[in-house]
Amino acid sequence: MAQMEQQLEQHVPQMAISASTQELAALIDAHLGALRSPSPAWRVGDSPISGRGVFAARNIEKGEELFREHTLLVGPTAHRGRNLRTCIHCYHQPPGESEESALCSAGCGLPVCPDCAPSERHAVECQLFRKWQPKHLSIIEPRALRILSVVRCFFLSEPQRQLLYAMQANTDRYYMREVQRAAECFEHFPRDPDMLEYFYRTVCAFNTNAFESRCHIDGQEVVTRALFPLAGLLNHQCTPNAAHHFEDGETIVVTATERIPAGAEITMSYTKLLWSTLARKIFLGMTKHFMCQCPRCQDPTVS
Ligand SMILES: C[S@@+](CC[C@H](N)C(=O)[O-])C[C@H]1O[C@@H](n2cnc3c(N)ncnc32)[C@H](O)[C@@H]1O
Repeated sequence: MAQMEQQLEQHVPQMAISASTQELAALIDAHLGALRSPSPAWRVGDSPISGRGVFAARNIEKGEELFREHTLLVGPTAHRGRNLRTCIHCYHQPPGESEESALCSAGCGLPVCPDCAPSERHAVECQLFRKWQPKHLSIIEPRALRILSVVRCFFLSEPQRQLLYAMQANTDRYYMREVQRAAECFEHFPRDPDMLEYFYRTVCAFNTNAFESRCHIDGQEVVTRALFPLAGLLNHQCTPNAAHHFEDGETIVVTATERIPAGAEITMSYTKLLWSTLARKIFLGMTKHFMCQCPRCQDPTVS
């Protein structure tokens, strides 16, 4: 543990962020679109905890909904051992039993239901995956499926790309493995360094900010990994004042769990609150690259 603390103090590996806090706030407003309240209870600002954060713009009551947000990027987690037979667009189960019967008949290697297969949304992703020539067309390949959430950065508009580049992106030498593992599943995965760099940045942004969003569709638990730029700005505290839930696989709702005075930072917990201090420290150090210095972590009498 002492060694991990020392390493984290010496080097916090992060990619450069080009946008100022003000520019980030403007990009988030544009991203929220119609979901942005005309007088939000929050504002984006520089945080004494770390980097940028979200602050109460007025007194907020316990239980108040702070904001809801649609995802910027989302895709299946595709963990091995999970049911991969889920449509990549609507998350319903395609008919049939086998993995092969769930795959797009055009040969992109992605599971898709009969309703979504002819959609415009699917056409662009299908075309891209077919161009790369998937090696496996009778099974759902988890490595190729998992990279979908990352590859969707390809279809972002210019302001959305700017927003992605304004998000914190911690680096880790293992993160590039996700792109390399996906590349092994295709005959012609892109080799262009700029494209690979863009994918790598997106993987880093996912690993720094993403939520595992869970919902139930057709009686099955659907787990996606999703990037929410505003919710992702919330810094961690082990005694947080806000919590989140998902309305569907693609919308997050953040609510105050206690009264938050105007000006205070709005925080959430990245760990399970009932975990011990040691378990929280190890998890945060290994996955988020920081040592929590919150009052609960500093107090030797509580865990
Ligand atoms: C999801 S981002 C939070 C937003 C981030 N502050 C920003 O400027 O974009 C997670 C990162 O914020 C930093 N962070 C969040 N909570 C922290 C805390 N309690 N102590 C130290 N760093 C924290 C860590 O660098 C972590 O990897």
